[in-house]
Amino acid sequence: MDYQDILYAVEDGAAWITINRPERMNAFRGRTCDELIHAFGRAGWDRSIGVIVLAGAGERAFCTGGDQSAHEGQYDGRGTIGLPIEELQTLIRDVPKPVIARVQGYAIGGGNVLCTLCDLTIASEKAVFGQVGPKVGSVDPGFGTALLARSVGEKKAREIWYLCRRYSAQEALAMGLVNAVVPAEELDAEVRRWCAEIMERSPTAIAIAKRSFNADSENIRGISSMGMQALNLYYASEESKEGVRAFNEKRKPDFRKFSGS
Ligand SMILES: CC(C)(COP(=O)(O)OP(=O)(O)OC[C@H]1O[C@@H](n2cnc3c(N)ncnc32)[C@H](O)[C@@H]1OP(=O)(O)O)[C@@H](O)C(=O)NCCC(=O)NCCSC(=O)c1cc(O)c2ccccc2c1O
Repeated sequence: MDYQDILYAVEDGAAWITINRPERMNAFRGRTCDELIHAFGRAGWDRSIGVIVLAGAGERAFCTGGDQSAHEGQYDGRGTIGLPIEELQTLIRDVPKPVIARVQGYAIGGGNVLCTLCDLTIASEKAVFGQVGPKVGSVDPGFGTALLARSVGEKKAREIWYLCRRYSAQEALAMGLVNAVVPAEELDAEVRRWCAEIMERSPTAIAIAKRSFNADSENIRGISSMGMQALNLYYASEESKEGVRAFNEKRKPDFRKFSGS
């Protein structure tokens, strides 16, 4: 597969998969998800690879989630909501090696979900975390909510989703969303140090540990696929479209005219 939206590089047994859409703050469209799925499949089953790094190109963003300019009801690709996002999310969990999120800027919306799904997250002190779903007419009804609660606790996860605030890297560290925070200029060196340490450990023991951690939250996969059907209906609603339009028109959404459920 020819990659247009991502970069793929191998360095000392680590596969670096980088979303390369800095002009869109590394937001993903259908094609981006397909390329990420291909790259994770490639790294995941290559026995010479011991660890995978997921990164975003440029300084401003790790990833800001679904590309809102490719979004009018459905997104522009495959799958229940026009993005093969379920496949990507489950693949990050299914690859039998640790995935490290390298976060230098915004990890917002679906970008935040990707961090939540990665085994480990290492952030620059300039990184910013948060959810935007209820601000832009969306929600991740699965790993982005339920798995987040396992990392940060129920109360904090609900706060993150209901209020859509932004959190600094230090706040994310304190709530258990990231493993380490380092100065921006030390981020790559720190990620490489973690990769080198992992490369010295038994790959089979790590694969079993990863699957064992996953087993306990595997029920979320079912919640996610059911939720995706509900989300498909929500995306077709005027309430959701108001959120998308407001973001693209750079104005505040007016959700109060919809009664909700
Ligand atoms: C990231 C921000 C907080 C940055 O705010 P700031 O004020 O610094 O900058 P701007 O807002 O002016 O943005 C600069 C520039 O980037 C464009 N941009 C940023 N993010 C996106 C995006 N996601 N899609 C398209 N374009 C984006 C922005 O339009 C500006 O462009 P200019 O040309 O005008 O310069 C802020 O931008 C922000 O809050 N972004 C979030 C956008 C968003 O709505 N994300 C999608 C949420 S929904 C989602 O991600 C999602 C993910 C999943 O994994 C799901 C899984 C399952 C179901 C559903 C899912 C889902 O909906």
